[in-house]
Amino acid sequence: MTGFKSAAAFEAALRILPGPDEAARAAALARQSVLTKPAGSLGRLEEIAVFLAGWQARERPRLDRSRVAVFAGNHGVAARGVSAFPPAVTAQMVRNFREGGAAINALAGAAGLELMVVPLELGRPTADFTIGPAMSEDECLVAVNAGAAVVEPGLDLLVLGEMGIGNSTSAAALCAASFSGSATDWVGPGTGVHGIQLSAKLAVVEAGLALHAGADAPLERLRRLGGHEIAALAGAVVAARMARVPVLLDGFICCSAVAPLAVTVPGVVEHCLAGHVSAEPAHQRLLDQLGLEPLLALGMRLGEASGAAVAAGIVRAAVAAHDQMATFAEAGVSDG
Ligand SMILES: Cc1cc2ncn([C@H]3O[C@H](COP(=O)(O)O)[C@@H](O)[C@H]3O)c2cc1C
Ligand SMILES: O=C(O)c1cccnc1
Repeated sequence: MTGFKSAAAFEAALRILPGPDEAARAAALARQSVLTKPAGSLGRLEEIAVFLAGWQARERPRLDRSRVAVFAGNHGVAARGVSAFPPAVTAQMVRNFREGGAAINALAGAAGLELMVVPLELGRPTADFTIGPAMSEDECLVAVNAGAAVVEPGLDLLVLGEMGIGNSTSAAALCAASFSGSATDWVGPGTGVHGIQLSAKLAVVEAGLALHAGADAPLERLRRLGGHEIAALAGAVVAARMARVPVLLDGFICCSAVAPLAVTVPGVVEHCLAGHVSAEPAHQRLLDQLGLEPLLALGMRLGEASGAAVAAGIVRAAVAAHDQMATFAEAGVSDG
């Protein structure tokens, strides 16, 4: 996608989001009702097939052109000791993604998905959001457009993920600012912080909330409390919607990118599936706010699109059943 010319263009897009193709949805629903099984017996697999049919605008959805995009960025607040790992790990993991050694390489491979890694300004972390906005308006728009750029019209599914040491702090701040609740409701261990470090993380989120209170426009909130990779995720979700590309979201940090948008436009995630609920305690709360039901609950808490990539296997199963099953008439099975 060419992207958004300005913050105003992004916010204007949020007001005119397209819906699914209702005729394709209806045709898929009708097909489900004549496949050789009791009505509804494939449970959510049926819903997933109908969901994809609507967004892909075809009665029989497919997953031939599916892509995982992992955005990476660094965070100024990492210097405050909010992560169990140093910021250098972000770039080190990007190298690992490129060399094929990360969890997402194995899981994307297992799910038959192409992996795209998009590092954003790794040498230039965001500013510490306890002192000022994380990004300038330009930086934020560049990041949003880097996200939009992974969306090609005709993609069958876009699987999203992130890498960025310190970004679970940004994610908690975005959620607390966007929805009700205090920092304690949204801050969790991330890579595994506890004790004094967890208290520092809480204090950082509280300071960010106090400093940026009142900035409630979606992009402005992303700019002040988010990060390059988080803004890119938001750009990818909105660009995918405009191109009617269905999206599979990953864990807490990935989903936090849409929190500021969902406050203004609750239906912004209608083209999204939640791949899983992660072990980060606030993820379930966030999914509740977004009105998304996760496909899996495997106790994963990694990020990198790893949970979403596993869930892509479920989506593939839904598509296979919908496409390959015989109808009652074709198979000569009595339909009751
Ligand atoms: C080796 C390694 C690989 C990762 N892959 C994803 N994350 C995850 O951990 C980070 C968020 O946690 P926090 O806010 O505590 O830093 C993000 O990069 C997220 O993607 C990783 C973290 C590490 C250390
Ligand atoms: O929910 C996630 O995706 C997550 C949780 C902890 C650390 N990194 C990612």
